[in-house]
Amino acid sequence: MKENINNEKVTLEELELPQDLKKLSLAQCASLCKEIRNLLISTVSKTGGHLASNLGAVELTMAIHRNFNSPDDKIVWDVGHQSYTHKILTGRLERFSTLRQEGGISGFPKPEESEHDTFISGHSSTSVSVACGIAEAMKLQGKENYAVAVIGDGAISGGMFYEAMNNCGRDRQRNLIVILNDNNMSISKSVGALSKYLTSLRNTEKYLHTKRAVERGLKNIPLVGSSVAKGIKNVKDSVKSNILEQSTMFEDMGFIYLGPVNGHSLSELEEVFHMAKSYHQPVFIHVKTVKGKGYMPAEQNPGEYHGISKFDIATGNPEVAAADSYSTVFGKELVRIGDKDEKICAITAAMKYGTGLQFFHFKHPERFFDVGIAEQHAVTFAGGLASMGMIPVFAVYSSFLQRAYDQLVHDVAIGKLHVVLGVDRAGIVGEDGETHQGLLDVPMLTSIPNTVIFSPSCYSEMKMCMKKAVYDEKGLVAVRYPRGAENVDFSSFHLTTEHLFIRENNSSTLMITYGRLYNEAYNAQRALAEKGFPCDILKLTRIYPLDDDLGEEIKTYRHIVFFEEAMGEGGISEKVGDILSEMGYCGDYSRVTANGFVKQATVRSCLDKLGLTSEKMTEYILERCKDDGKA
Ligand SMILES: Cc1ncc(C[n+]2csc(CCOP(=O)(O)OP(=O)(O)O)c2C)c(N)n1
Ligand SMILES: CC(=O)[C@@H](O)[C@H](O)COP(=O)(O)O
Ligand SMILES: [Mg+2]
Repeated sequence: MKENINNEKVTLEELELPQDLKKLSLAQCASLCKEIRNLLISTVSKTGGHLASNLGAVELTMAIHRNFNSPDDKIVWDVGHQSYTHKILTGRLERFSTLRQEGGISGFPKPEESEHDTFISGHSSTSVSVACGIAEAMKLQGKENYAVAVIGDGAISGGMFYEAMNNCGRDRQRNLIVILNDNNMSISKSVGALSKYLTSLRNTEKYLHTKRAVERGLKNIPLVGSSVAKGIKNVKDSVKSNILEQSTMFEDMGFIYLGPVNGHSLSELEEVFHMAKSYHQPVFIHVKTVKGKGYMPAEQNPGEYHGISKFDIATGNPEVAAADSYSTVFGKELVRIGDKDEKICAITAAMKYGTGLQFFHFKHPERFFDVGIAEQHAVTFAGGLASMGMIPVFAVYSSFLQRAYDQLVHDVAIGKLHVVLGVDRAGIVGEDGETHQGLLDVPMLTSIPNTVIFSPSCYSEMKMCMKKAVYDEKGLVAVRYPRGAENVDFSSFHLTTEHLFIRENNSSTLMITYGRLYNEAYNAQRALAEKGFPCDILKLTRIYPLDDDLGEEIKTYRHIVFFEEAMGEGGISEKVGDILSEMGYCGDYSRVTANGFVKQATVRSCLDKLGLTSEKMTEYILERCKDDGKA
């Protein structure tokens, strides 16, 4: 596109992006922002996704791409859930309708998808560390480009942010810019002292402008005449201490602080970026935005539209009405237990609604703790509560628990403290892709001595497991359950908190499984029976540690197949394999598990690719057993 100095309306389709953005007027950019918002709303209404965060970051993203030169300047999106406009503006307009679909573009930054996606993200609070590393590398490589981290007010509750700020706010000339996208919201309302601090900063209107005006003004006042001079000096000193020397915590950490600026004003953003680039020092820009901006239902209820399934644009209603899920059943059951026991405390790391703990918050606010995006702290905090005789229950997504491995070991397990984990989103989660699949909690937890893990296969069983975890077990105890609702055939209900055989007549083949895969295995058993292959099932519920006599019970089977919705290395199937080989088992033992990172797709499709649906289980058993013609 040629330099466009008039104000002709332009559309995204006719531009070469991102480079053409720099040739446009602010009015043209504002009209593109409108087009982008419509595209975000219409696309997410069909695909589901992170709507509210993206609607709030449209102008900010536009201004970033007008003022920095991606991909030479490196833009690092924290969490990455707000990077949709960035994707649209960096060559993915045509594919945007494939957002979060199998084979389509990811809902998070993916360097394999575009050179403009600097770094993988999905988990919070990593961006400043990444940008800091990039800025150092640029310096070592003699490059003059900028490293820009874009981080939300929720994400700065995570400890890594402070570790990074501490490390990179040193007095060194570096092209590092941190942009705080402050919408006063995490998924739900931002919590904690920091959020209060940001509110006070946000309300310091025109901090940037006042500071600049005062600086200019003070320079221009001459100090002449003794008494006048003294008076002016006093005024200067007090102005200085009130405005110039009143510093923010970000300045105290070695950054130049600019802001707060209106994140929906392209002109204010341009001005502040221009200024930030001129310093060649670590700069912290405070940008105020409105989560959900431009779509009334999302503005009014940004928490609901943080991550939303398909919805009707006119009404804002999600396609599927919210029914119970493992999370809500967990949350309600915890209330029931907590009603009778004042020792029960519920903890979340900024996922109150996601984990179903809103019910506990409502009923027992004094024993409910939202610690912010701070999984490490949450675990050690739980350790502290447990050391005083309380019974802490930390409900956390499997993939986010990865953050807190050392805390589980050092602050809970070694001291034999009784901490209960509700490991939500265990197993495949689907469209969020690799960063969010819950495939590592089992290997992680089995590596910690004395840990107990339950994996229920339906709501009723989960309630039984929770009671066991809270009252019958000691030390670190986890109850893991998947995203979404139970999916059980009525006939497949076989409740247990231990392990259970579901036997056919004369079977020499055994399927072992746990969790929601039990339902798949049960359907596979029925399908196999119809084909004349009897096959037994061993369903584990207390999946770890394994019962001592388990090897004895299963070693008579000729074929044993373990279907596991977790990484195989370190998983329960590996442990069972170890037991069998120690016993000198001579039959055929095989494992069907996840053995690498699993890309975005529907849960069903991911499970199918892993060979973990009833159809794939049936095929596998038939194939494996064709040597003797019968299972
Ligand atoms: C380690 C980790 N814990 C929890 C989450 C879930 N999560 C995703 S976005 C989000 C809120 C982020 O808030 P903020 O950074 O302010 O971004 P906003 O959505 O408001 O733009 C949370 C808690 C995560 N991605 N990573
Ligand atoms: C961006 C992020 O990390 C979370 O918002 C995640 O997408 C949660 O998804 P669900 O709560 O829908 O499983
Ligand atoms: Mg926020």
